[in-house]
Amino acid sequence: MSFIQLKQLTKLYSKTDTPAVDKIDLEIEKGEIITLLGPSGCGKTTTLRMIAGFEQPTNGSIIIDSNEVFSNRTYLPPEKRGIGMVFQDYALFPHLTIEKNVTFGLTKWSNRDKKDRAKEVLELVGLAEYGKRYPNELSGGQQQRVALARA
Ligand SMILES: Nc1ncnc2c1ncn2[C@@H]1O[C@H](COP(=O)(O)OP(=O)(O)OP(=O)(O)O)[C@@H](O)[C@H]1O
Repeated sequence: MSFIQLKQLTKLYSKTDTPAVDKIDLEIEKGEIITLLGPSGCGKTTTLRMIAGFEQPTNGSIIIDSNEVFSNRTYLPPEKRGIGMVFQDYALFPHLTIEKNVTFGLTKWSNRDKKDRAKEVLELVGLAEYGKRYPNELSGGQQQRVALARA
């Protein structure tokens, strides 16, 4: 079975509008890298947000790693889906340092482990020296790399 499966996934933001996403069927294998391509406003972000759990589909179902995470009888919240997402506007917390931003989700980790992990992932994106800075002290591209490190 595919790692991610979308079945007839549909999103209407309002009943009168044309659907933002209209009965999408998609299967993605584990380790597969795919791109959603299409004109602005065609529903790419909406599809990703539904997979991550930030947007409630109107219809259809989503299966991740053999678990149904959304259907007309199931809803699993985002934090239980194991999906990382880099938002279009980076969505860093402006009041937290870069280090605290990347370790935000590691609620059960010790401070020592969080520091080590932050160092590791910031090195991966070439920002090892930036842990103590705040998001507004970084360029757009650097902020996007922080968002990647956090994901
Ligand atoms: N919160 C919302 N309320 C109402 N309509 C929305 C909302 N978010 C998106 N839409 C509409 O749904 C459609 C799909 O939007 P979506 O953001 O998924 O497009 P996209 O393919 O990611 O676009 P882009 O490439 O421009 O980022 C668009 O017509 C958009 O205006």
